[in-house]
Amino acid sequence: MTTQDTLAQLATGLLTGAIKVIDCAATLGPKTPLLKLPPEIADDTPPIEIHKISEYGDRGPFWAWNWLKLGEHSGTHYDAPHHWITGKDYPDGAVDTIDPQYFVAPANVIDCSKEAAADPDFLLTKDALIAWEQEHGEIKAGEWVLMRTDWDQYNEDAGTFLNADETGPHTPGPSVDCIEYLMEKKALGWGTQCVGTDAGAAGGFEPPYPAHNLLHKNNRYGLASLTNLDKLPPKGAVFITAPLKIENGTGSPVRALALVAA
Ligand SMILES: O=C(O)C(=O)c1ccccc1S
Ligand SMILES: [Mn+2]
Repeated sequence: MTTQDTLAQLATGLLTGAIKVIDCAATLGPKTPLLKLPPEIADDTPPIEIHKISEYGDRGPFWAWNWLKLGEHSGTHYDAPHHWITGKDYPDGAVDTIDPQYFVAPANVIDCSKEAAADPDFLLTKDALIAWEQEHGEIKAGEWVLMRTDWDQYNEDAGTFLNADETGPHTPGPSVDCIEYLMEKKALGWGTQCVGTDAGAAGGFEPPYPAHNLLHKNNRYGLASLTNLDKLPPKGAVFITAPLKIENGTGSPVRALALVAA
């Protein structure tokens, strides 16, 4: 079978429904939960605003359109290497310079939904990844690794989604050795269903925010606030994540999509 035949089979599968497209992005709007950092060290992304220019009225009789006030790291979004100091010098480290070949890739989905339900500070470790590989197959170079926690169930309530108390945010994520292992495996990147790619407590890890630090140090990518990972198989989904081509952008909201066998 030629590569052209493979593409034709993909097209047929999409048209017949034999290949389903799963929406893995949350709706983006003023209610979208956004990261809250300690005010003593950082400014935050301002809330999303959607402003109507016209809606078939006197300021635009036949058309409707809006303008947006929108941070790069809002909602379901893509983290580029330029987002972190460890990735600041890559010439292909901004969303407008990343090779688009990387915007479509296979995905490994690690189901941590039960562990996250039991412990909001749950961390996925290297040992757990190795155990997963023994059951589902090796994580290969160029593939996404996505942590399923079903945290998207809290998307409608920022308080629950961010889950912070006087000790800080409590949301699941990767351990340091988890990301170190993925970089050894030359994974394409790491994705989560929480507000960021790191665990809520990651500011106190060494290095701080290890997912950001190590992914972007290796010129690799992050995805945050993904939805519907419960609809994806452990292996076999093809993930489509093309960020907006923002000039020298550090990230972008992204309509993440997964192609899966029906
Ligand atoms: O990239 C993000 O959206 C994110 O999660 C983040 C951004 C800036 C500082 C810390 C973090 S943890
Ligand atoms: Mn981000």
